Amino acid sequence: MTLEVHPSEKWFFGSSSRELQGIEEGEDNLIYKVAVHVAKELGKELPPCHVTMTSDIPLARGLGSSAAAIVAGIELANQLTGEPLTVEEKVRFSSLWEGHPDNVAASVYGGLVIGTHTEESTHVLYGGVPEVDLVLLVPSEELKTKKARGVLPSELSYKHAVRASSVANVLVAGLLQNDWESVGKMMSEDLFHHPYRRELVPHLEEVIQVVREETKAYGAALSGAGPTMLCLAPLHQGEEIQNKLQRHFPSFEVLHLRPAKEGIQVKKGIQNKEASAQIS
Ligand SMILES: Nc1ncnc2c1ncn2[C@@H]1O[C@H](COP(=O)(O)OP(=O)(O)O)[C@@H](O)[C@H]1O
Ligand SMILES: N[C@@H](CCOP(=O)(O)O)C(=O)O
Repeated sequence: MTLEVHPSEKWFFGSSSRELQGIEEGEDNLIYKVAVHVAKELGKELPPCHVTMTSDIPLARGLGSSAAAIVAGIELANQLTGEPLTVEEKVRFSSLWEGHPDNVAASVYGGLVIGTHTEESTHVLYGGVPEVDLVLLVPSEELKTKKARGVLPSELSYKHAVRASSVANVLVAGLLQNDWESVGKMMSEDLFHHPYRRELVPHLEEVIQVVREETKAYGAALSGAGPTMLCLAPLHQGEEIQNKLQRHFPSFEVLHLRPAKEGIQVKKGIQNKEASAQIS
């Protein structure tokens, strides 16, 4: 997502991106709310701006559109108040707003991040840029994160938690050793989310099976809280897998992407004699 920011007499958030049609244009916009909250925490006020948003992230599909908007709001406040924030503070502010660092830290750093978060502290490690292709199966229906959280149990038995953590631990070890076969296997065996969210994502089991048995992808899992399903694939094989999965699952939009190499980027310039900035 990119914001183009110009000084203005009043706040306005506009976009011609298909994904952002119908998004709030005034002070009820999420980016504005986050920016004002951060400025207030810093004891500053923000000058009104005209903000043009461009995004190709589908909303409410488990692809982190809210995280991108939150991080954009934090960087907007950072730029308009003289850049007082460190990278760690940006991750902390955004994790507090989103409730977890999973997507916001990835938006700040780019690449792979692994994090933990409570109201008291946030701890995120950057794991570099994985050398894999990504193939995404995006359903046409939205699934709000709040609804996907609602089907999770409030408690897990000790035995289940130990087993589920061991799967997650091997997955992280695989990510850090570039052992993609192990990563793919552990993705498919998730015990924290899949057993509960499959009722909201009816094709999940079928996709996991087809991906593992009929493609060269390492494995598949829910992306974020779903309903998008994410496959990790060997480098340069994503396009072939994308075409195969698109034929198999015509009702989904199947995308082929690469992990982002960069997180927040800011370009400053002078246009039409007005100061302007671009935040991506
Ligand atoms: N550019 C944006 N401006 C304002 N709000 C946004 C923007 N992008 C996303 N959002 C908000 O985030 C919501 C989606 O968040 P969520 O349900 O967590 O799904 P996800 O983050 O997986 O896309 C949208 O419905 C919208 O309210
Ligand atoms: N990983 C968390 C949060 C997912 O959020 P989203 O915005 O990517 O849907 C979870 O699974 O609840």
